[in-house]
Amino acid sequence: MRGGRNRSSRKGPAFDPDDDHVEHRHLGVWDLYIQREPRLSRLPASWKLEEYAEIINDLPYLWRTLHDVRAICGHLLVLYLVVQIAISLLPALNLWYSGQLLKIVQIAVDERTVDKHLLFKVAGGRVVCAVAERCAVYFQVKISATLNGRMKRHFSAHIFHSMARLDVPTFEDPVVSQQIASSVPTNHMNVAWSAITGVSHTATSGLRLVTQALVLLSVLREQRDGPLLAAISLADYLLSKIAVNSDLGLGSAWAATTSNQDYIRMEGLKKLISSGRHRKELVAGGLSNSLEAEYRSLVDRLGENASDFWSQYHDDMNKARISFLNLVRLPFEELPQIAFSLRAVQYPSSIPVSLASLHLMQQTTMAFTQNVSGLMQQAGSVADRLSSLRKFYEAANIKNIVPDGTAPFPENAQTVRHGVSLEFKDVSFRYPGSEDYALRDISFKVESGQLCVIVGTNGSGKSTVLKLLARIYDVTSGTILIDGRNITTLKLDDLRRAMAILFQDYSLFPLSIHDNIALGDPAAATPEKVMEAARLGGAAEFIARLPDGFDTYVERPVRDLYSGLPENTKTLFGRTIDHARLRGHMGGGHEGSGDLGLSGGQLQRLAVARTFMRSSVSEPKVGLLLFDEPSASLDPKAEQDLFARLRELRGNKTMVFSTHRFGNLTRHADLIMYMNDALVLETGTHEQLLKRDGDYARLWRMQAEAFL
Ligand SMILES: Nc1ncnc2c1ncn2[C@@H]1O[C@H](COP(=O)(O)OP(=O)(O)OP(=O)(O)O)[C@@H](O)[C@H]1O
Repeated sequence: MRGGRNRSSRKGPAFDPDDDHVEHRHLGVWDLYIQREPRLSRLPASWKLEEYAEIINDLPYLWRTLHDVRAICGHLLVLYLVVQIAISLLPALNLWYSGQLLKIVQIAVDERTVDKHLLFKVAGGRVVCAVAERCAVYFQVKISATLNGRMKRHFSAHIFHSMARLDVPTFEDPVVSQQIASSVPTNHMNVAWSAITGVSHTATSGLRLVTQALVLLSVLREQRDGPLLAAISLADYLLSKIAVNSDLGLGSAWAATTSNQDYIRMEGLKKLISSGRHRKELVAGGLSNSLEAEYRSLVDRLGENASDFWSQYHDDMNKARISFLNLVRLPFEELPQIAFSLRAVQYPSSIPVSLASLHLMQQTTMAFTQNVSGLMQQAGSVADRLSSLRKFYEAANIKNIVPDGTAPFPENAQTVRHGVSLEFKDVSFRYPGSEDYALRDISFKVESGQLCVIVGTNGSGKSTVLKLLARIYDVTSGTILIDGRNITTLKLDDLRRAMAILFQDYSLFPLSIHDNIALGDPAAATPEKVMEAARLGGAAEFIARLPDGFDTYVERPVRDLYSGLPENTKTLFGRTIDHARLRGHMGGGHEGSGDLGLSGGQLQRLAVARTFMRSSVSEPKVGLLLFDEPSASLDPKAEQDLFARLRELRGNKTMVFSTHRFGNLTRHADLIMYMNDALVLETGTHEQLLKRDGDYARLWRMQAEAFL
């Protein structure tokens, strides 16, 4: 989040722009919605009770963190806290010395004598204080960097674990995403360290304030105009707090949107011309002139309103900042000087003391009030930091939406290589958050070792059938049986070990080609097996042509950083400079690897190789092969080769195949399912379906005719 501190999300009802507590403001083309808390809770000294309660609830997590940290670097933490306490006590000591100094001046004025011994002691004490403070801050920064680094390393493994174990629907759940987002490190600080420093700073700020207040009181009591000057300074502080228009800030929850079609269109045009992804169409379509004309007319139409949210917001803030109270407040700043002048007229002999006293009062009350407001701010952020800490620990216990089963699978490890049987009984399914059914009352059975091919129109539900078989999602109603047993009762690890799946929307990992293939079956991966899988996937040839071969990264996970490079710098560190990225465009997708320049078909061969690594190279464990359009990006020859290899390597395993293309595999299928709009409309073998002369036969003829 930009602008303001990074507040973690609060508990409570969902953010609703139409709620009474949500203020709606127009900022140029933007609509800004800000959750407003009751006025009382916005005063600096007041705090919401629920925030206290939240802190108390979250404290056990702080205790747990301290326990964890003790094991990694407990002695450093103790040292850090000792230094922190020392730093918080030093201002009071300094103040005490200042009071002593004032006393010496007073005695000097009244009695015309100076206690030299005391003067040297006090001056020395102040110097020692100042040096000690510098040294303590220096040590604190050093210790803090080491502690933060060690904790970051330790806790990053915790975050990795929390995220790695989540299933698809859980990971896609917005609440979970938010929880994960608030438990990962921000601003170079891990949540654990951020919580510890938040709490320790608040506690020591409190300590500093109390000690400072005690010393201040004793010093003030002895000064003639001390209480008056302190009161004036405090009043100035309070007025400054009230004068700050607290309605300007964004508060803890806010949202902004724009529905201005001109603005949205203008931003679209800007993205279009700055991204490399659209350059082909832009050039081939000769669009530059018409786009420019359109852009200019939009800019003219929008006028001053055509700015991004943050520019608009900051402009508005600056305009609104000059409030009436702020102007009224100005004379208050001069009041101490006025009080001093009046006193000087009244008692001319007291000028030196009054001058010193004025200086001390102003300085100390200012420091004191700054500390008060600092403490308020820190205390406010403690609740946030502790709540992030709670989420950090709770993330490891987020319950997966797809529950694990308990029954081992398969019962007999030897039988699985001869395939498994599968059956859908009245299965209906809706994706999480979707109203529409992706599958409606589907029933079919595939016997052990059979080849089932699912064909059908776009969006008919083919991929969904495969995803349900892998229990990426669970059915909304109905039952899926694997070898006659309810799929939900089987241990998920066992079930997934017994299958190899290639998704249509497969993804390659931002790792080396070797790792991408090896992860098909990490436990069995040897360089020879990875090579064999690459050969079966049809990827071996192009990998051999890459300068780094199997060590080539499909996508470099670590980006090079650069800025201000001379214009003719085209490559750096052996890589092409990605100027598009500098403009904020991140390439991606499967059209081709930005880093590598691999084609969609080559990337698909890598994905197929990974599936072969699991299904054929280390084959004894796998009995069910699920392929979702593995040949979509392959040329006809490569497709034919792939199908031939698939048939050959399948052996006796059960295979379910989803495709748009008829012929190559459907002819060999034991069961073809023709799907349309979430329903299975026809089932049978190729011959049976042709004889039936329904949609399957019509589409098959249509594809066949195209080749005649
Ligand atoms: N993650 C998802 N969330 C919500 N709806 C989804 C999701 N994935 C798919 N759908 C919807 O479910 C329906 C079935 O999708 P599915 O991917 O199974 O179709 P398909 O037959 O494989 O399509 P295609 O031939 O285009 O690959 C579609 O209407 C699709 O929009």
